[in-house]
Amino acid sequence: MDGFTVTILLASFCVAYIIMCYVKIFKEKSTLPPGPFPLPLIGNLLQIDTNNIVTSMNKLKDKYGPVFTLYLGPNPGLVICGYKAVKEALIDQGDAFADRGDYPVFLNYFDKHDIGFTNGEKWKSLRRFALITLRNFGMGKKSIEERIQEEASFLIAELSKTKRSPTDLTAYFANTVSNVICSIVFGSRFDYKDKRLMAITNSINNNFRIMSSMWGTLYNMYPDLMDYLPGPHQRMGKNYQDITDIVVESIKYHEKTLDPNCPRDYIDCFLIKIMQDYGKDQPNPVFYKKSLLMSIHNLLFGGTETVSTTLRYGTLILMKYPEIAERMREEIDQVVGRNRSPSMEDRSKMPFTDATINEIMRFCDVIPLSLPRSTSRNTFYRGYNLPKGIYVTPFLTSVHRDPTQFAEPSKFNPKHFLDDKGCFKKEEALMPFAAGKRICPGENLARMELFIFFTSLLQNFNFNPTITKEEIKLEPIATGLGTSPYPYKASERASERVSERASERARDTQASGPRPLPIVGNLHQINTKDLVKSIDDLSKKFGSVFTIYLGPRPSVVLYGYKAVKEALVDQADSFSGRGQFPAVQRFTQGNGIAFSNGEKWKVLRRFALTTLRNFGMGKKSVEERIQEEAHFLLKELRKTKQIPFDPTFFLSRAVSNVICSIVFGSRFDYEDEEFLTLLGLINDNFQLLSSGWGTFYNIFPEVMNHLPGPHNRIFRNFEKMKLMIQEILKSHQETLQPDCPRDLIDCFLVKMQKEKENPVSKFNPETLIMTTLNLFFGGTETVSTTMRYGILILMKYPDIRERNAHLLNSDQCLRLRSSLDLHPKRREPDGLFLFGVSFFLTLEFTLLDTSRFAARKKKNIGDQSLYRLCRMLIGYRVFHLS
Ligand code: HEM
Repeated sequence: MDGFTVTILLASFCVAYIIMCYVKIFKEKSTLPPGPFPLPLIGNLLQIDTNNIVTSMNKLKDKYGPVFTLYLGPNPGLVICGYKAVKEALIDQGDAFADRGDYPVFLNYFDKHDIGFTNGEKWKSLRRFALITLRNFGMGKKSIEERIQEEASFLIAELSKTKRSPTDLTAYFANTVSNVICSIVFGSRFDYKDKRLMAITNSINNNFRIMSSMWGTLYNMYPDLMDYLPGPHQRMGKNYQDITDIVVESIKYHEKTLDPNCPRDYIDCFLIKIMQDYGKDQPNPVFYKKSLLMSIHNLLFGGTETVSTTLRYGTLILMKYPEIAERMREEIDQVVGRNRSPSMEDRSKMPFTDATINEIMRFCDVIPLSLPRSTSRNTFYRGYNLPKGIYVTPFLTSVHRDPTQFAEPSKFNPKHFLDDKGCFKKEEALMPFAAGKRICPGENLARMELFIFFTSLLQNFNFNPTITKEEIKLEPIATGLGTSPYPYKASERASERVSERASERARDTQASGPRPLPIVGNLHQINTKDLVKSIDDLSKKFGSVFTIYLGPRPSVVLYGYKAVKEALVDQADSFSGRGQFPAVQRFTQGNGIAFSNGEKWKVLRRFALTTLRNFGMGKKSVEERIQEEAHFLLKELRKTKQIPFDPTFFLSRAVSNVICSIVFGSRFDYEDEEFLTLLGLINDNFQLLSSGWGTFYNIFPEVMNHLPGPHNRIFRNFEKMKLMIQEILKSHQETLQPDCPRDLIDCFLVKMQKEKENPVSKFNPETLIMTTLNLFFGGTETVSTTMRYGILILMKYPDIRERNAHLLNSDQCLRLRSSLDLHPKRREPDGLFLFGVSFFLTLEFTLLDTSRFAARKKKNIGDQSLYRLCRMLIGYRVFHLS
């Protein structure tokens, strides 16, 4: 065949194909609603702006009316516009319009194994299961409300750290919102710095952006072609896979640790369902691993980007209209006040806030074209016979901007949701979650999150734009699957609002106190060298509960037994959080027992208590260890013979060895270099933290970070300690026998091993190092300082010492000694033993006194006073043991 013939044949083939296409188009169009005339293959591509599909749809709606046909690619689809037409389809004929239309950006990955992109019985079962399980885990109930409130407080703490610097809020909101759904799916939230959370939110955000751009729209129209073309859409698969890796790991961990009688989360419930269905002869199984994985993808995607985009867009709107934000704030102040978190109960008393949040949802229009539907059977709709399976786009923007439903549809106006009396007015035409059989199953959760997050943010912050409010653009930067606002940065004026709040709170609660000055607070009214005396004086004037400002930060002081008991004992839960302690937190980063909060603290503390108890704390075994150590101490002391000595390291070595034997498995020799270095570092840090440098660091961390001074040594010391502990951990790891843990470190390593696949485990190398340091630090310096102080007291009051010595032979003491297994026969000949025991006895008295004192201060004035207290206790020079 020559070239000419081939050309003729090809041309004839093309002409025949085009004719066939046109015949098909004419046939289809004769039965379908009107619409722009399509071209073969590309359909109406030339009539739409792929980067802003919403604008194109609006133009077509104006030309063709509320129901028109559009060819997105070679096949026709129906676009339904305006409240009436959408309602008639999705609600009045709910069953006929309940199927999902093809949507390749999701479908090609989920492959009909998920809730969102399957149809028929499988969809019904997966959706029913999701709804029941979400409800069982608290959706729409008090329990999830508390989870959201807790997450809001984490968000506020994170945002407070940005300190007025212009910040992109995207990641903050995404992490917060994602954590809510993560805690239902995985059983617990992630730390904001957790790589897995970052991977989940980054991948979702990235995919949402691609899907909302021209690339997503083109991919949905020509998936087969786009698979071969370069472009950002190629990243979608990799983003999905990153999430899959995390979810698969978590599923594996859940499988290993599953207790079918006690499901912890969504994954557990699904696994139980898989087990129940196992072995049943089902032609179309619903519950299997892949449907679990893909359903989780749906929940994470649906539960993250939608709510966080609404928060981000809403915050931009409120910066453009600060007067609206201010009115919301007034309502929040009136109903919620500034001392507690907003709750869903408040919503009915806050019509303006409620209306504004609804108006934000209407205006932002986060999913403008909903997700595509298709007809589940041949359907008669608005005079047209629609075939089964025709693609349907409910154009939600046209509902939200419907002039028959909203007075000023293109303006942001909370009055759209308020009646004449200023009461909240529900509008059926608000459909951000779509409507009918396939309505978003996360609606209740999303509404709860939006109310609590928005109100908590406004209660705490004043966001400021980096440009003038007139310059803020509210129209979206792109529309496709989603609507994205222009990127922006905001700076918060938290400190003003928070200090304003604190002084108002002080006024509200009558917790008065000396009037603070800006920045320095009450520092000028306090003798930093004798904080305790200053507090004593202030309590005479302001009573048992008052506020002092250590720098810009207010602290409520609880003075006296009653006030302290009411807080620490009667309201133990509310007062169980750890206050800010920047000098230590910079190093611990919220790891370890002593400086973590929330779930992490609870888990680590429970573990430490159980393990300490298993290793003898409060039991005979550790008592024997203490006796043995007392023996070593006395031996050491005896060597000093009349020569004046500083007891500091004698005592700290003895005391530290007790905790070392539990944590590290054995005591150190008193001359061990490593041991002495560790104790030296602890002691140095204790002194630095108790000095003016430590105090100033805690009050003005940002400033002190840039200043030279001894306080910088605190962090160098911590780093050195960390390196030493790491070495100890390494040797433990090398000799670990999981069946026979020798000490707390071994137990921790075993726990880490067991929870290796748990994505939200609290047991990791960082928490191990910090927990070890916490116990070492806590178990050394406190007890040894008390003892050192005790000796000083005994030297001042020799009569008490004598009485104690006397007491040692009294009946009561003999009983005590026998309980301590200190038989008089074992008394040391030179009286040193007697001294040791008497000073251990006296210790009880001293310890009580100081711990009462410490407890009184701990919650009062932050941890500052502990510094001062400790500072007073240390530094006594030289003892002379005669
Ligand atoms: C402001 C927040 C949200 C908006 C605007 C939103 C919007 C939507 C829309 C428009 C649909 C399509 C419904 C339809 O086909 O008619 C949808 C479906 C879905 N959404 Fe949401 N959603 C939000 C929050 C959530 C949350 C928090 C979750 C997770 C619990 C979630 C999970 C889902 C799922 C799984 C589907 C598929 C349902 C199905 O096909 O049966 N969404 N969402």
